[in-house]
Amino acid sequence: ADPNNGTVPTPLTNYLDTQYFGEISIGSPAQMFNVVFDTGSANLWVPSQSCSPFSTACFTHNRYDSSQSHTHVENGTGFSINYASGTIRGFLSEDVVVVGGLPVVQVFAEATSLSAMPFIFAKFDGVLGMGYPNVAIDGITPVFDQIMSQHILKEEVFSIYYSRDPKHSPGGELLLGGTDPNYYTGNFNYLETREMGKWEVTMKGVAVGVEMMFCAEGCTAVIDTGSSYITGPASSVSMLMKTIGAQLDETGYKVNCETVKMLPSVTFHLGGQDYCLTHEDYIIWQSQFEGDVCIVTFRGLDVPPPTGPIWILGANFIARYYTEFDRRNNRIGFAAAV
Ligand SMILES: CCN(C(=O)c1cnc(C)nc1NCc1ccco1)[C@H]1CCCNC1
Repeated sequence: ADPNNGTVPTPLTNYLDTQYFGEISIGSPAQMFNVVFDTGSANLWVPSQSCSPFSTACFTHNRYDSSQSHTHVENGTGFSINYASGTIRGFLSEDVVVVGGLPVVQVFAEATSLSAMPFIFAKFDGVLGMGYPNVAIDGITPVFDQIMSQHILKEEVFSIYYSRDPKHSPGGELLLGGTDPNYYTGNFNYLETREMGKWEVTMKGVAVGVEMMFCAEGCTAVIDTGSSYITGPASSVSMLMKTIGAQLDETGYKVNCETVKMLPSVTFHLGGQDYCLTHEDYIIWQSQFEGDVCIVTFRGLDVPPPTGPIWILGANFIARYYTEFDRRNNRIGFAAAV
């Protein structure tokens, strides 16, 4: 009998409330990698043993060595992926990937070049895309689809818990096949995904305090477990930051820590429910030797049409609202995280 009754947990590490990742293995014998489980993309990539010596980001991370794996299957097709934040280039390989103890034969990319920004700051080695197959580059069947086709999951869903302080253990949990009552309270509210094949929903407004300030006529919200922050159109976010008295510097928006307690809540109106973030949820308070620094976890990001303009709800939103991604019913469920 299956001890987890058709569900498969993977504990996640929380790095400074901004990066959450879990361990997978690739190859036989197992080569271990830390990966972000990312609903904002649909491919698996890890750094390659054959990455160029000039790629610093590659050299500071675990690298897959196909010559050491007897289950490796050659492929060689070119691969490149562009995130707003960086570029990955490499080639495809096939091997046994183990997620939460589940083995799947998976086509993935060996990254031979990783842009230094942002990947030199990554505590993870690679990215395991949890998006839909139709956004997968090179038409590769994503890991979760390979797992669904094994018909061992109780439900064709996966859920994500992100803890809200790095000292908490575990830092988070990916649960394949269901939801974990240890990490949420109350009921789920569900929203249909907007367009087949993307983890995005229609948002009906963004309020600051009690005042509806943005997206009053409706807009798109992407639920991205692989993004640290909440991003919105740069003009909207800069107005929002002005409202809360935040200053933009080279690393992002900051507020004077004395003002944090008085900051207004920011509320996202999704599917007939209001999802409120208080300063506790959107400020990262870092005590540094030269004094405390209060980082605002919002960023301006202009995504060009037809995809944009969009808001991206990332880790700081998910840490407050436990999220279920339902592939069976093409819907996303939110419940209050514990
Ligand atoms: C993984 C690439 N991403 C990042 O935003 C990103 C970049 N660079 C670093 C250093 N970290 C990132 N995310 C950390 C994280 C982990 C979990 C929550 O946020 C995005 C790119 C767009 C698709 N979605 C994912």
